[in-house]
Amino acid sequence: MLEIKGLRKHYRGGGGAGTPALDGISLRIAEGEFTAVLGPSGAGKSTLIRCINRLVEPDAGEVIWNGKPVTGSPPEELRNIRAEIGMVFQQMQLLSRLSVMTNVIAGQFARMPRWRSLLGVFPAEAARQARSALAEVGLSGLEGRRVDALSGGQQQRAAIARVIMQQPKLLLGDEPISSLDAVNAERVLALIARLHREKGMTVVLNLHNVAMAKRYASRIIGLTAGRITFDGPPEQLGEHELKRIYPPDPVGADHSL
Ligand SMILES: Nc1ncnc2c1ncn2[C@@H]1O[C@H](COP(=O)(O)OP(=O)(O)OP(=O)(O)O)[C@@H](O)[C@H]1O
Repeated sequence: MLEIKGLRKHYRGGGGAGTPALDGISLRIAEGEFTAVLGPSGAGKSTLIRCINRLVEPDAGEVIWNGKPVTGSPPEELRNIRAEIGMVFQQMQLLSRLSVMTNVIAGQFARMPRWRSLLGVFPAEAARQARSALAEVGLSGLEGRRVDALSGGQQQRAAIARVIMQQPKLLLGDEPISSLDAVNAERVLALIARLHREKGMTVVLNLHNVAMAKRYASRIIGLTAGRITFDGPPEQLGEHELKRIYPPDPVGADHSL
């Protein structure tokens, strides 16, 4: 169970001086749920996802993962909690100058003694698991390739292989498909859906594409200007609810219905 209580974040400096990015968010996400977070640009989706594992420090509120407080936990405890939480970003999540293999094995770093990750000494079992994870995402044969020589879609699949390697209980995704073409986006979401189904992973993803969110998620959360404006199953997300999540703006953004 992931519990979020009264989460608040107001970035100091920069642009949006007046409004907080998160304005008191409370949520309970059950184990095994597949949740998609939708909302207009600047609604606070990334901030929410990043506050869950404290890549962004919230100003107030609590995050509790399976009874363990994430907010306020000291570094060693936070490291143990983060070992259970996988993360896929839009881009730049891999070590681009290192091989695909090293990046995938890095999924286990949090569970390895620190000297192994520092020296790059990995048990043969880890290499076997990494090869198997790469096969699952269709990247067999590219183990030795540098990450920066992969296409965007391949990089995102390598990131999923790293998640498979990590075997997290919770997977957080910050727009993991928004830099991909339709075929690769579908492929990456299908891989995440399989991890959810087969390994019982709890999934929370920020998505821009409403249709895809409705297709894959069992629960949709709408976020607008730092507040929850919808929370329910995809079947309940109709035109009316979408208008509340995405209030009309002068630019007339297309939300890919
Ligand atoms: N590091 C930062 N410093 C200052 N303001 C920030 C910072 N990061 C985000 N913000 C502001 O906080 C608000 C929420 O941003 P956030 O990135 O969480 O929204 P988002 O819903 O993920 O947007 P998008 O869909 O465009 O990625 C925005 O007003 C944004 O400008």
